[in-house]
Amino acid sequence: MAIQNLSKRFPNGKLAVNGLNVNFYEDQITSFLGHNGAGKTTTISMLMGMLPVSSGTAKIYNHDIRTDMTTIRRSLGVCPQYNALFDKLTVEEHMWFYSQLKQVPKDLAQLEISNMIVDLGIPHKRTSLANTLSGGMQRKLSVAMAFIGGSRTVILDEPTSGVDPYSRRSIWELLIKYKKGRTVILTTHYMDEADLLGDRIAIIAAGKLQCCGSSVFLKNSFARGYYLSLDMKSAQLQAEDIGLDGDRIRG
Ligand SMILES: Nc1ncnc2c1ncn2[C@@H]1O[C@H](COP(=O)(O)OP(=O)(O)OP(=O)(O)O)[C@@H](O)[C@H]1O
Repeated sequence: MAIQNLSKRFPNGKLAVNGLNVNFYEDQITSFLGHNGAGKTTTISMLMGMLPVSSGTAKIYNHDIRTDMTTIRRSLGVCPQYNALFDKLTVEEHMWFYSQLKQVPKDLAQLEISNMIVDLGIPHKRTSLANTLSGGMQRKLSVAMAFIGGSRTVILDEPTSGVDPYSRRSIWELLIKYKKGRTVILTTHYMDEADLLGDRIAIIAAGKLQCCGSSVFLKNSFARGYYLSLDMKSAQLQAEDIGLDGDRIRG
């Protein structure tokens, strides 16, 4: 995916995205970082076709978001910042619904859904209604729905926010397992998550790209490295610590 000079100005004059240029690659997770208000959600909303662009564009598998959104949506999966689940549908029915929206043949859909439910570690919740799930499980389901139906482009907006460490780890495992053959964009405020999951990290501020590259590249380019401070006690003090006569030790 190539974001090319993308901008968004809201009707109140706010320039939320300001000439953004960045590429996202297949088989990779790109962590998309930025402070609150940096422009991440606005960018994602344009990629999803939820907000019209003001200028510039993005090409997703060579389809232009300004003109080819219908085609793009067939292979696009999104986990929004806030869960969009149906109270009256079960876990399995959610996956089935999204899979059928993408017109996956029924036998393939059944197999994909069964595997996904096992990979999420929630086979016992298969027939549970979404509104009876814990917050962590609802988030897991939302992430799974972004991948279901053969999505080639997967956009995850803070998928682990408000999730306990155990569920967080199983979401990480799912992302690592399912990134093959897909272009995954992950926004997060957790630096450990961005570092661990991101094959590349793109950082924006004030709607502009500030830097982009692998974690090692960014640390080598911008970090100060690590400092190790050592305090050494004199031989006399060390000896006294263990109850010996310092003079004898030195001798
Ligand atoms: N509909 C809107 N009208 C006017 N300004 C908006 C609108 N939506 C967002 N903004 C502003 O655009 C800027 C970017 O917001 P955006 O939600 O994209 O940031 P973000 O990086 O996703 O932040 P967060 O990490 O808090 O989700 C912010 O200053 C926000 O207040």
